Amino acid sequence: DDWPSVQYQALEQLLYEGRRPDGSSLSALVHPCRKRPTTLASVAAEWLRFAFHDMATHNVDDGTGGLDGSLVYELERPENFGLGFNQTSSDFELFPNKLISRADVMSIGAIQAVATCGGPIIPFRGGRIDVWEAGGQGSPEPQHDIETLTENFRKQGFTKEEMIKLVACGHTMGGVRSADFPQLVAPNPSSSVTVITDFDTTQNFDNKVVTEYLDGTTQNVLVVSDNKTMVSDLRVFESDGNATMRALSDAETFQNECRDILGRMLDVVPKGVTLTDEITLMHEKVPYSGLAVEKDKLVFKAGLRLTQKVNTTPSTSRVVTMFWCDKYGPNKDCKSSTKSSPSVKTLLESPDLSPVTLNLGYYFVSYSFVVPITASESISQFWFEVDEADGSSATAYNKNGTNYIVDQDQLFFTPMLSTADMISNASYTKVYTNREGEAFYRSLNLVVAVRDDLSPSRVYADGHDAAVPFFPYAISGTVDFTMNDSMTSVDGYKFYQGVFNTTGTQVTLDIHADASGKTVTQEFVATSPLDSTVYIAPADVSTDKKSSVKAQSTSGAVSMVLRGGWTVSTLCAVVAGMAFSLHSL
Ligand code: HEM
Repeated sequence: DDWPSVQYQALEQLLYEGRRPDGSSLSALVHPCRKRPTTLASVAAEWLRFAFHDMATHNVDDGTGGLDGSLVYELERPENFGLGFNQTSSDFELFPNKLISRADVMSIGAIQAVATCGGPIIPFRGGRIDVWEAGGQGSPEPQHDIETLTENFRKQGFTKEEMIKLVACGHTMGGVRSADFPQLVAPNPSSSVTVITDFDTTQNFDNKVVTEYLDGTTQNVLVVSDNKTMVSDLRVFESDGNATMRALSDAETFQNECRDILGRMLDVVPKGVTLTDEITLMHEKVPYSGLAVEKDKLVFKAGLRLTQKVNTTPSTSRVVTMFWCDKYGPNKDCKSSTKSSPSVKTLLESPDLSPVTLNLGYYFVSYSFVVPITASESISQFWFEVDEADGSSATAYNKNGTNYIVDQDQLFFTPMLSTADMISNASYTKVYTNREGEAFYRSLNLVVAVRDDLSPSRVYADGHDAAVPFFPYAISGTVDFTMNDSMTSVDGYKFYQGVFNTTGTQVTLDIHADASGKTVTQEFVATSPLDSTVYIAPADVSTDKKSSVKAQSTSGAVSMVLRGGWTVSTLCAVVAGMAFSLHSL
């Protein structure tokens, strides 16, 4: 199957949509090249520096360290001192999940930071693996002499020339703070707000740090400070007689060299970690699909996300239709007719979209489908067609000609019947967290639907939550579900209930049912927003509209695991201008 894996698609969403499945936006924290309202520090600079310091513990000699998330346990060290690190750590803590490590979040954060301030698009590969403890020492400090600095970067895997590039590409954003380095930047005696002296005259990711250094106008205190012990940038920049700096004084060369060297920096991982292929923008994506029970009706919900060139809009006469086939009965696999429905909602993107996508020249247009389904016919496969209604022929979006196959209809999560309770942690002991004084935990009352003919011996879910404040550790556990007879079954589906507790904010579930020696699974289901999911009534179904695409024979077909993540309400919220971040909750 050449279609991207579930992990690829999850990483693709955080990188290109800049948000979690529930809509909480990472990009919105940094884009457009934001300053923190409190400290006036550049968020982008903090994020880029964070990734560098996490990477800097790499040791090429024994393959240990690298981008592995260890930095969050190293913030007490002098080399990682400062408010910027703590704020960045809390920016990132809500975004990791089972398939996206903290180290992947840091990399994506660094890439978005560079992109939103006018820098290059750094290629991203995922699959970094987190450690859950501090690693070795690593990050360079301004009082180090050039031999120490050169050896430090050699250990990270970089030559002297690469060290110069890395420092120049890093020190084009942000600056030095009086609170962190009073010996370099004098505090303001009449204010408690930290003074920040920027490395160059712009907040942007540009080569001013280089050109101002070369023409002698630089304000970079790591070059011009009277405290000659602390001028590490000067020592680094002139260590090859300024040859590398002169090469970087060409604006385009600077952007290209920074893309390459920062890309290499982000891919420094401990020995034994294999990164994924490069995560590229998907121009056709089904962000969610699956059966659901809503208002006592069995429905099938799916989304279609398409890209649209910036400064253009889709034609107002465009009609997007989902086609599908029955799984059972006389019309199985569209033997005699195909069912179809136009989208029930069209959603244009908010401006908080990932700067990476915007820099590529795209934004997204998403279409939602909710259609009634009967258990006796069910659904075996679906695909989409976009008709611009301008006389041209319709375009099919059918997963490279294979159609989207619904691999099972036996078991699915029912978000709208599930609830989340916030429970005060006063009496709650540290089962799920080691953080003192944790104020609340979330108790998720989860409901799944099981088809009658399955008769499972066990229904259970593996829950996972890595989005835990302060990163004590990820929460994982297995919940057994029991049948709830008091919930009336819907069209031959019975409901099972189970409870998962977490102090985190982003539980995902792999739901399983064991029956006759087999296990049926619904993989990587998001558990937000549950009962606050916006209800959208199912659309009318036609059986006469012709599709230009043929149904596939589904026997033996490669299947797509039903995926959760009911993002419909989220997308509505974004469209209504209510893009939210969980930080404000
Ligand atoms: C010789 C090696 C390096 C030394 C000694 C060094 C030192 C420093 C110091 C002292 C600061 C000021 C921090 C503060 O005031 O809190 C700083 C800021 C920064 N560094 Fe480096 N750095 C080095 C290499 C790098 C590299 C390789 C990168 C990234 C590729 C990088 C990215 C940054 C960024 C973005 C900031 C600004 C942070 C902000 O404004 O919040 N640095 N660095």
